[in-house]
Amino acid sequence: MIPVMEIFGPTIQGEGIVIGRKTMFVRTAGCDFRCSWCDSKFTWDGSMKEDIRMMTTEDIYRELREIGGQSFNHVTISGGNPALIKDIGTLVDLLHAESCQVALETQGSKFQTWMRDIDQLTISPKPPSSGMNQNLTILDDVISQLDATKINLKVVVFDEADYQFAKQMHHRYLNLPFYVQVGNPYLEDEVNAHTSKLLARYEEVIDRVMQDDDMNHVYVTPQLHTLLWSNKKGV
Ligand SMILES: C[S@@+](CC[C@H](N)C(=O)[O-])C[C@H]1O[C@@H](n2cnc3c(N)ncnc32)[C@H](O)[C@@H]1O
Ligand SMILES: Nc1nc2[nH]cc(C(=O)O)c2c(=O)[nH]1
Ligand code: SF4
Ligand SMILES: [Mg+2]
Repeated sequence: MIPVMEIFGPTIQGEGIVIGRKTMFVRTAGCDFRCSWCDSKFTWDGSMKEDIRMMTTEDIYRELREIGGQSFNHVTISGGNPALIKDIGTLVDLLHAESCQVALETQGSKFQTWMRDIDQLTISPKPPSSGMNQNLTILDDVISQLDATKINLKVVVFDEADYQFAKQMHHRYLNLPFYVQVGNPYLEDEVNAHTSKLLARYEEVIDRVMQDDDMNHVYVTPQLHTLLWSNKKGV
């Protein structure tokens, strides 16, 4: 059984290596971290606990088709931390059998064997501003068990200390595609209220990276969905 917080889409993947890709989302409940700026706190802070549903793989697939019809062939699993949940392996298998690609968002604190089957696996180690202290020994261990050609790193940057952390992560895992993602401090959900402020923050991060010869082989990206819809749920 899989604890599901929400299923939505199709929408665009707003982040990272497949930014812009048409995709459905399955968001699991529960996280082993408590990031200060988490844009999905409702998955772990109890505020929406009555929305959590224990679902089978078949239930989830049925609901994906009810909502998305035939209008998708890509599903992103996020959370919370989906890597806490053993049973996601059967969902990945069913989606593949139904000709869907599967992406996963996780922070690299936990390994599951089914993570090897994910088509685009994004690992997002947490920088100082999150208030978390990412265990790098565990992160090394998780990454060492995965196929480097199927994983990428994405570090959220709010400030200079985060930027230095991003640099450290890039150089620790130089063989992995590396994404610097601009942090969103505007966690209310009014659509369009924050676009220009977010773009200004994006430009600041771009400026930092452009001047830095230690950061030549990286991608700098905004959260596209946040530019469009702020922190609205279910998009
Ligand atoms: C909500 S998390 C869920 C998956 C997993 N727990 C993780 O953190 O990777 C999905 C992505 O959103 C990013 N994220 C969360 N809050 C954010 C914020 N306020 N601004 C920018 N990115 C954020 C996370 O760093 C992560 O890369
Ligand atoms: N459109 C859209 N793209 C996303 N990429 C990562 C998301 C996430 O919350 O993990 C997310 C999300 O919530 N919505
Ligand atoms: S690890 Fe991800 S889901 Fe968990 S608190 Fe941090 S950003 Fe939120
Ligand atoms: Mg999100």
